[in-house]
Amino acid sequence: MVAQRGRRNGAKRTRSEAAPDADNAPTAEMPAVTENGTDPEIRARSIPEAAVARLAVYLRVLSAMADQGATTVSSEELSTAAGVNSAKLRKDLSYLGSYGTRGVGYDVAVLVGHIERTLGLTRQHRVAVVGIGNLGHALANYGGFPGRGFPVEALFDIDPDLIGVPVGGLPVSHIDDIPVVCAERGISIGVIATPPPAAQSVCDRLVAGGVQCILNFAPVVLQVPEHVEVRKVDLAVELQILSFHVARRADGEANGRVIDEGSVAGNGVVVP
Ligand SMILES: NC(=O)c1ccc[n+]([C@@H]2O[C@H](COP(=O)([O-])OP(=O)(O)OC[C@H]3O[C@@H](n4cnc5c(N)ncnc54)[C@H](O)[C@@H]3O)[C@@H](O)[C@H]2O)c1
Repeated sequence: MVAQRGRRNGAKRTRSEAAPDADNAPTAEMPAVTENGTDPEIRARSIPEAAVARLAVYLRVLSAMADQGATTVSSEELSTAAGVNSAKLRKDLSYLGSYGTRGVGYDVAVLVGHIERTLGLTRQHRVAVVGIGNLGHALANYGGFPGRGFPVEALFDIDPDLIGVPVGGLPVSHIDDIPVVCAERGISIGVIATPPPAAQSVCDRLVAGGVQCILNFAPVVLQVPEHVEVRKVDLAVELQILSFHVARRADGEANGRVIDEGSVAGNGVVVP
């Protein structure tokens, strides 16, 4: 029986970084820490999880900019494209020890390299998807993962009608083969898209096959050994967060209307 464990920071260990680049030059706006003696691996491990998620967003935005031929980007451009404020962007990038130059901005290629190293994306992470139903089909057929370093290399299900059937060009294997196939193909990330009651046993098989990271779509809490990282994806939670923001905005607008009505009534009070 494996032990319950707490969620750790999702940041991956990084390779040692190269000597500071020109864009690391200190500025008043963007102070340098590349000379502060902090090991980049220690820095990466101390990055808050929310910042790790934003780094992934910056990487997607920067990659698109690079594809369009951009070589430098200002913090304002990057923060606008990523949908965060520029102070938060600079704080996030400070975790990398990567800083722009005032008046020039960030070197896109250098920044992409920094983020990729910090996120552990300098090598491919082979992915297995378990549960090839509605969600599993969509994931297996999605062509966007390999280009971002996550080739889908194995598919598993329990349904005899699915075994051997190619989905996204890859034949579905039986879950009994998870440990052997994952070990043989060097799978490091397992995506669980099974019904909830099956998720734990599927997870145990993935762990037995040497899988170190689990992305769990099933609405259950998984028990994993200490060395295994688990991320849970729950679209309902995201929708609830959106609902919260919509409700908060509606409250604000309602308050504003009351204030406006007061103004119309002639008291002239404007409350921020
Ligand atoms: N997190 C989210 O935002 C989100 C969104 C949609 C679905 N889900 C969850 O994802 C999971 C899959 O949803 P779906 O709509 O694709 O379901 P689905 O019923 O279409 O597919 C489930 C698949 O799992 C297979 N399966 C069943 N038992 C298995 C086992 N022991 N081992 C391996 N495969 C097994 C089934 O044969 C089927 O192919 C569910 O747990 C659902 O709640 C999560």
